[in-house]
Amino acid sequence: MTSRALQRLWEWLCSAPGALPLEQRRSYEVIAQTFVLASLGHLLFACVLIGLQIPLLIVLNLACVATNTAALMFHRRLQLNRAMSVKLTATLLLITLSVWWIGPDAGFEYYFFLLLCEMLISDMAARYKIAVSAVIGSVALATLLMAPHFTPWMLEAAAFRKDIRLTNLVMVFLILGLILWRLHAITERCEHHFRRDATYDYLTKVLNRRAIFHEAEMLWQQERDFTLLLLDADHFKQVNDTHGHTAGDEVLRHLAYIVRGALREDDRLGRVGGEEFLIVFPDSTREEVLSVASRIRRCLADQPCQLETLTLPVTFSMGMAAAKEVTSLQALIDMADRRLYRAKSAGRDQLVMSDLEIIGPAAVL
Ligand SMILES: Nc1nc2c(ncn2[C@@H]2O[C@H](COP(=O)(O)OP(=O)(O)OP(=O)(O)O)[C@@H](O)[C@H]2O)c(=O)[nH]1
Repeated sequence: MTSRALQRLWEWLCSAPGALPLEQRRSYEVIAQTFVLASLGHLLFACVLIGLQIPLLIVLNLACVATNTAALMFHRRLQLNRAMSVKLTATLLLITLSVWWIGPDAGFEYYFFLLLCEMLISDMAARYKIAVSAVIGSVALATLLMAPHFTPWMLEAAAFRKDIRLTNLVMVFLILGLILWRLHAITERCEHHFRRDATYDYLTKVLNRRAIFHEAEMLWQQERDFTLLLLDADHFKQVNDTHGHTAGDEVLRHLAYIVRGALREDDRLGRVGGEEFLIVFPDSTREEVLSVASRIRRCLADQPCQLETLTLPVTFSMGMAAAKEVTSLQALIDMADRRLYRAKSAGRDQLVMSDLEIIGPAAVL
């Protein structure tokens, strides 16, 4: 089989069903990978045991390949707890029987701890984790406490116990590596989600309030010459009241899309309130900001939000303020806000650039 075919088989076995929500897909795939890798591990171990001629453990390892395959099937049907329970039961049985069969000093006892680690980092509910930990702990404790008092079932195993211990150590090393790799993947995923949620607005995917104000703060601290443009959608409440909140959300997404498309590479856009957006323009002249504002108006007029058969034209009122006009960042934000309020009072769909200049729709266009 070529590496491409193997990769396709791996993807087919591990990829999440389409119906699964995006945020659960990665977790689903990591667990599916665990089942496939566990099957391969048992298969590998069965091959080693063929060499050592221990038929019972060969059969048990092949049985574990079968149970891991069954667990993967349950997992594909989204019966996640059942899948994990099947896998854990089979592995626990295998470890216990291996200790009884070969003897307590052949390295099988390490697998109890690996099983516990694997279960604890799984996506099982906390109450299942507590119950299963208690079962694994009890079985491990009973087996290890009784170990000095029993004679292994397979007495001739003494001859190759050293080989088995070595094989077990290599396997434990590999499995531990896999568990740590998985932990790393989970940590990275969480970190990525936290960073994304802390930076971006979930609805419009532009920067959130905290992140856009942070951008402005950075520029202020670097004493850069920058300008703020505060935009607020006009009569947005009517959109919600007439067409519903879902339509309102769609309009907000459309507004963000239009504004983002009108910006230059260095300009930063964030959503600071319900239907309010803030643009930070680093090192820009008034004319440049005016030209972006005109572009936004033109694009909004040319591409109103289209919802199935419905066209929803929305306009923005805008307030502009430049850093050089004030002595603090808070004063700058307040100034943009005051000018936005004036744009609203002046009839909406206006841009207020200074305390004297109001630029209406016709002039901006
Ligand atoms: N769909 C949707 N609506 C939101 C969201 N956040 C805030 N809103 C709504 O936005 C509307 C804002 O209404 P107002 O503050 O009265 O403003 P307006 O109707 O745009 O009127 P003016 O700003 O004065 O032109 C309210 O109905 C809020 O419920 C959101 O995330 N999604």
